[in-house]
Amino acid sequence: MAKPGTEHGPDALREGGLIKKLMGLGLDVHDYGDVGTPSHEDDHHFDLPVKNPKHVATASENIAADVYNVIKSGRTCLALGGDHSMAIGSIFGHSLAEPEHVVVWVDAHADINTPLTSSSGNMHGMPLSFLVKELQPYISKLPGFEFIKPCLSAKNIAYIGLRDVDPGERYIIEKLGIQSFSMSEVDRHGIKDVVEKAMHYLDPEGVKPIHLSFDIDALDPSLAPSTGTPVPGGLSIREGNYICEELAATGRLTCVDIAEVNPSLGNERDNLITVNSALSIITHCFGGRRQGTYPKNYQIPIPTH
Ligand SMILES: N[C@@H](CSCCS(N)(=O)=O)C(=O)O
Ligand SMILES: [Mn+2]
Ligand SMILES: [Mn+2]
Ligand SMILES: [Mn+2]
Repeated sequence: MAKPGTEHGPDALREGGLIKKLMGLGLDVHDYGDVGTPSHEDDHHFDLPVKNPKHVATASENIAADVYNVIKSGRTCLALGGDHSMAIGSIFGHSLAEPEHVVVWVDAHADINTPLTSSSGNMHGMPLSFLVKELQPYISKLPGFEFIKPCLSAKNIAYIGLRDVDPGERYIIEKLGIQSFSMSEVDRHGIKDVVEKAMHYLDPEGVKPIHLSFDIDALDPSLAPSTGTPVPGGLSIREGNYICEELAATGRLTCVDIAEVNPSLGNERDNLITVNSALSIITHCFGGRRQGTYPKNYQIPIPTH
């Protein structure tokens, strides 16, 4: 999508063995292919510094339709980015299928700038602002985004991993009371407490579908160097895997985004490290456990002689 290079993220994960790894967990895996993300001529908005709005709008509408169809077919949806503006479509599509879902946003960044608080105009820093009901009075109407109905309340979101939050975003998080566990809270309380607190806050009854939007830059840059906005002091792969194992263990993880894998930004080694980290995160969302797993129908082989 909008950030050059992230369009190669899905194929990098496929080439890294994604499908085989998921099938190895005994899963019925279906690759729905790439979502249409056509570019547009003169794709800029005259009085706003928003970049590629039509491109993002078209892609978001296509993503929403595909995510909705996957979830309505009874499958858990894995959406591969692409930059994090992909979450506009994936979360909206999820909400059409499961209106009560909650969002765990794992990211170094808050991605909740409005078009007017953003200093970059990059839409990968804005996705949540288009989805949160309380922010709508502050969202400029952008052509192509008419399809979106804000589908989240602030109380439906919990952040984990924040460590690079803009002033406007900090104001929004505090004013709306969005639950956020920055890397300070991760260091202070440990990842177990953070996940427990986040899930108790979002869903104390333990009944709601969960949307995990995982930005690979939530991990420490040593684990995900091939990404557009790396920030030192990130999650370890153990902490990332733990989040995914715990959400998977609820049995209610319904949609997973993996955003910001950008193979055009790293050398071969960087890309291998980044893809392997992303594959670890994904497999631990879909039943992979560090204690080991085996397919449902597994039988230990018996000697024939
Ligand atoms: N807050 C900054 C950086 S946003 C980084 C977006 S992402 N999806 O986390 O890489 C901005 O709005 O440009
Ligand atoms: Mn992000
Ligand atoms: Mn990020
Ligand atoms: Mn980015």
